[in-house]
Amino acid sequence: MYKLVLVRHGESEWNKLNLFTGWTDVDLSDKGVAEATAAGKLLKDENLVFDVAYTSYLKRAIKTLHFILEPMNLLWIPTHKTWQLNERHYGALQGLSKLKTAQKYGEEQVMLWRRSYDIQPPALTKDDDRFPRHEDKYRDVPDQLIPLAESLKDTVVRVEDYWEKEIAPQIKQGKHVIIAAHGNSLRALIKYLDNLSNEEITDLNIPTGIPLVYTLDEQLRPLEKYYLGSDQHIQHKLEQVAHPDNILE
Ligand SMILES: O=C(O)[C@H](O)COP(=O)(O)O
Repeated sequence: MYKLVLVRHGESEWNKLNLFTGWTDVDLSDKGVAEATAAGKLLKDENLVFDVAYTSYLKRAIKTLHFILEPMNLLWIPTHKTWQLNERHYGALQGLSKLKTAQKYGEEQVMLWRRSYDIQPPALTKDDDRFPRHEDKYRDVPDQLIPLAESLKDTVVRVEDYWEKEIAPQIKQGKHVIIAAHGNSLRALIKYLDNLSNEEITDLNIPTGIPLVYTLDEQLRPLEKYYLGSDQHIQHKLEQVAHPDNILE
């Protein structure tokens, strides 16, 4: 049996402003830093330890990992960063207000863009400043893999590929793994791990900064999974992700 921990980054500046983010490299908010630090303390209290960590190329996930590992005294462990764990690319929606987009196109359309399995949001054009090819950090990613927009289905392809080639072999060698990533790159991974249908995954939301602990069998099939923390707190945070415009804190 193996343990695996997944964590969505803490609240970002754009989560706070309720903007579509995707591959935009925004920072954590102060609350996001506090969430990540609290997650690290919770993991420490559970006596969980890690040998290796994985995260994306985006600073909100990288910093979340850092703030988790710090109270655990584990900043030294090998950390692998990959664009393949980046958030789903939100195309031309990136930078727009979720609320205003819903007012303009209707809530139903926005829910399709946010949660349907295979519908892509409106795509960028290649001359758009938001096209990742313009950023130095993606210089090693082949042209055909650089997205103009992604559905969750597209995100599953790159996340699954990285899981199979890089992460799963480490777990099978007995390494304790933590992955700090994003709402939709983790939904992609969970769809794959839990073998969820295209319909089942539409209802799955992931709260910011709450560790999700998996127990996996020898074939890396899930035996158990649970969030660390109080049920009430987790429920509140899940509501917040599902309906970002309705929550007043
Ligand atoms: O990229 C984003 O805007 C968020 O990180 C995830 O957003 P969603 O919950 O609207 O898919």
